[in-house]
Amino acid sequence: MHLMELPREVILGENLKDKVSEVAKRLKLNERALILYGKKTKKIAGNEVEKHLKEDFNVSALTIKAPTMQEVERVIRFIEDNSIGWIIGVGGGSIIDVAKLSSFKADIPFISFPTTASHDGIASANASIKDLGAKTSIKAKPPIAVIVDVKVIKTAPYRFLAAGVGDMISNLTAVKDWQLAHKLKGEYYSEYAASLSLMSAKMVIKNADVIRLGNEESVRKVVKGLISSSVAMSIAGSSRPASGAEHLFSHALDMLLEKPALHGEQCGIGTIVMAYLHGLNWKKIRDTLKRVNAPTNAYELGIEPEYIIEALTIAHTIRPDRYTILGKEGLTKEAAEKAAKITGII
Ligand SMILES: NC(=O)C1=CN([C@@H]2O[C@H](COP(=O)(O)OP(=O)(O)OC[C@H]3O[C@@H](n4cnc5c(N)ncnc54)[C@H](OP(=O)(O)O)[C@@H]3O)[C@@H](O)[C@H]2O)C=CC1
Ligand SMILES: O=C(CO)COP(=O)(O)O
Ligand SMILES: [Zn+2]
Repeated sequence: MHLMELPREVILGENLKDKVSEVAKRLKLNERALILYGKKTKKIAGNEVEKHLKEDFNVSALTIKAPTMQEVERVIRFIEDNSIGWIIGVGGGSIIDVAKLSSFKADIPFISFPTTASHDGIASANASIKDLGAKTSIKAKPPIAVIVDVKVIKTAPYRFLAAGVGDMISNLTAVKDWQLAHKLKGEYYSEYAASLSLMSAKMVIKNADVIRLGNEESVRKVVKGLISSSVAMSIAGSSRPASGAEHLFSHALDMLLEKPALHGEQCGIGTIVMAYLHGLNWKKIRDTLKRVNAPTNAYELGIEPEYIIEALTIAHTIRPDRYTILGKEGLTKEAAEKAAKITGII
């Protein structure tokens, strides 16, 4: 049996901070709500969403520090102690992932209210949580509703939108890795999920010049692509269609660095080098990232080249059960350096 769970409502529009009650009532969510936000996203949208929600619901709030199991457990305790009926996560990927996993574990619904278009976890069923030093995607449930306020997302620094492009262009190498694992290891493969995921990547390549403008149309294009990518993961039942070796590279950087760059920025650079290893047209990928002003090398990422090499050599150890172009042994230091230099990422 293969279970595909998807959001019941996806709402994309302008000025939606006062529309959450309407959605929650339509979905018959109970009276006790919990809002999760980060320190910044509280000010960006959280406070206002909370204020409007309080007109109709009994609302508690928690400020989340990081996407860790410790934070997930803190939220679950709060849910149990206060008989919370549903959660809304207002923030970037980190906040949404904490809302996703804690609501899943507590068996209550959650609404996703993204403040950035920087990642495809907006509507997905899996949560990436930092656990024991490495981040791994944990199976959860998709949001019952996704409310995307284009105005909120447009106020985020442009860098986040470019990161969203990086997270989607990743799908090119992620699908290649998936096909490899299917052929070599007999892993389950869904042609439908793979095609949907590739569609998002192709869409950003085609629309790079519109996206770079950073206007409302750009935001809408990126958000729709991210949602398709999320849905592809839900159909596959894992992050396989959107996370391959390029994501392992990004996860490795997150492990090595105190202050990593944005997830989507790191994944974009990972895609350039993994595309080279796969024999794909890596120059076209780099060109797309350049066109949207996303970083394409260590310098632009603000990361020392030595960490890039180290991340490339340890990436295969992050999630050994996910077979990729890096194989079981991974890259030697020499091979990593060669690939990084040829593709210009260092
Ligand atoms: N589950 C899934 O399928 C997926 C999960 N992910 C995960 O998502 C995370 C990355 O998400 P990402 O959004 O890039 O980063 P974060 O959620 O970590 O946010 C990065 C920073 O940006 C701030 N921020 C959020 N919104 C805005 C805004 N509108 N304007 C200014 N600053 C803002 C955050 O504030 P604050 O401090 O308030 O939070 C935070 O300080 C990673 O943990 C990654 O693993 C990525 C892809 C898919
Ligand atoms: O970031 C993701 C997809 O873009 C989720 O992938 P992971 O399963 O590698 O955390
Ligand atoms: Zn990602």
